[in-house]
Amino acid sequence: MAKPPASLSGQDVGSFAYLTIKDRAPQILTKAIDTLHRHKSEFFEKYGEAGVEAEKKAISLLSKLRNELQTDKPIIPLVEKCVDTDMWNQYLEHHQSLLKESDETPRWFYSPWLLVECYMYRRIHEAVIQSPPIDDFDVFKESKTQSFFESQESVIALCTYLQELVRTIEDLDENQLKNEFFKLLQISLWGNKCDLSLSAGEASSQKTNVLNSLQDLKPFILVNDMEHLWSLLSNCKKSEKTSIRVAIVLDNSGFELVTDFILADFLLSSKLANEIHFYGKSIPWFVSDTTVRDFNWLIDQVKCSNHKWMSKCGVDWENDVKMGRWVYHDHIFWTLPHEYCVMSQVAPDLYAELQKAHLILFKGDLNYRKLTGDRKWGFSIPFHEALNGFHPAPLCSIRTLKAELQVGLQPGQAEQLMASDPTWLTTGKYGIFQYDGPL
Ligand SMILES: O=P(O)(O)OC[C@H]1O[C@](O)(CO)[C@@H](O)[C@@H]1O
Ligand SMILES: [Mn+2]
Repeated sequence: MAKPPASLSGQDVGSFAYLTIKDRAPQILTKAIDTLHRHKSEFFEKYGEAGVEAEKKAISLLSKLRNELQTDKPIIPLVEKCVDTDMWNQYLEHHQSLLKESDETPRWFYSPWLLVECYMYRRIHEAVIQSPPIDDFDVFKESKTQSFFESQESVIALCTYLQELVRTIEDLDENQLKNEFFKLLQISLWGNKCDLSLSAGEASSQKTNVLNSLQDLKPFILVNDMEHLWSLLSNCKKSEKTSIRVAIVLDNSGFELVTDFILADFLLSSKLANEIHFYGKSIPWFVSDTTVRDFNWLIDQVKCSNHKWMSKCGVDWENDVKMGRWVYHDHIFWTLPHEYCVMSQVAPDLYAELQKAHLILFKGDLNYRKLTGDRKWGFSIPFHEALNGFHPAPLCSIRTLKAELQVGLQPGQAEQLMASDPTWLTTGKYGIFQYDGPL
């Protein structure tokens, strides 16, 4: 097989990768510092003077990190011993060894964008865990809860819609069921517009009822493989398999996670699946990504709502977890910088777990970057080729575009988009359902 193309990187001045490292990353660090500041009295109340000292320490480590980034310093190894520290440091060494000839060292604006961006979030985590007793503080928690509360109206609308649908689901014919499936897939797609790292942690929520906008948003779906997903799951259902397992590799908490829960609930209620396995992050990641705490917090919030149908959803979802129909997993691989084509070597246990699924849904942009290795692929090379050997089970990326990377387009499609909207790759305005697997 031909060598895959070069990685996206901050070396390309003016590229989205470059601008992310130059502008968005320092803003995210500044916001994290600010959040710690604002919680000073809370740390004091909880831990006394030790809490205030810890806050100072975490802030000084984050300021140092911001300075390293802004002055394009070498990427240094992690120091605090954790389950993933050796793997991180080995990966950094590996990158160093690739550069031996040229006398370079891995640096913020020089190394692959995927590596340095993941590294920044891993260093934020390091700064916090090096600062006990505030070492389990999530610097992004506030932004995540805010995005959820600001989307309340949409959440209520979706929960009400779902409850009504589930009540009459037995009466739907094949075609109606398929239409509902497509609707909820699209809700989950557009839910991905609301991530917080693109807006550098600024509010990003869903204020209008997205159900009413689906028709208008259709033209913005650039690759639409929803039919394949329907064929796959409805055939599983017809063959009366004892277990139909769908894996959802989660992205953002807040509104997007609600849309994923709505889809998961529908999959079970319609018997298109009978087990949903969710994969989340084990540390705070890319501002808004879902950790186990966010996962449980959200179910709790939905359950405690005053709104009848919203709270019914929360009760049902909590029960799905209790009964093992919904299973949450975390694995350190999701917060390593590796592309997914190396998962079978680096995390064979996770790969084996994913192989048990009949379908894997990968939510969001970062998952797409890792699926395709965050490389400068041509716009029309097949998705299968860009996956570079990563085929644990039939899979589908559900993603709005927020990075200069897209494969599997029709010849001429990218050129047309470029002419009509030069920002098409990076604003989250366009989306895809891109499937790879047997047809
Ligand atoms: O939450 P998502 O959809 O993975 O998006 C995160 C995206 O935000 C950005 O970090 C913006 O900086 C992209 O680089 C990244 O791919
Ligand atoms: Mn995200």
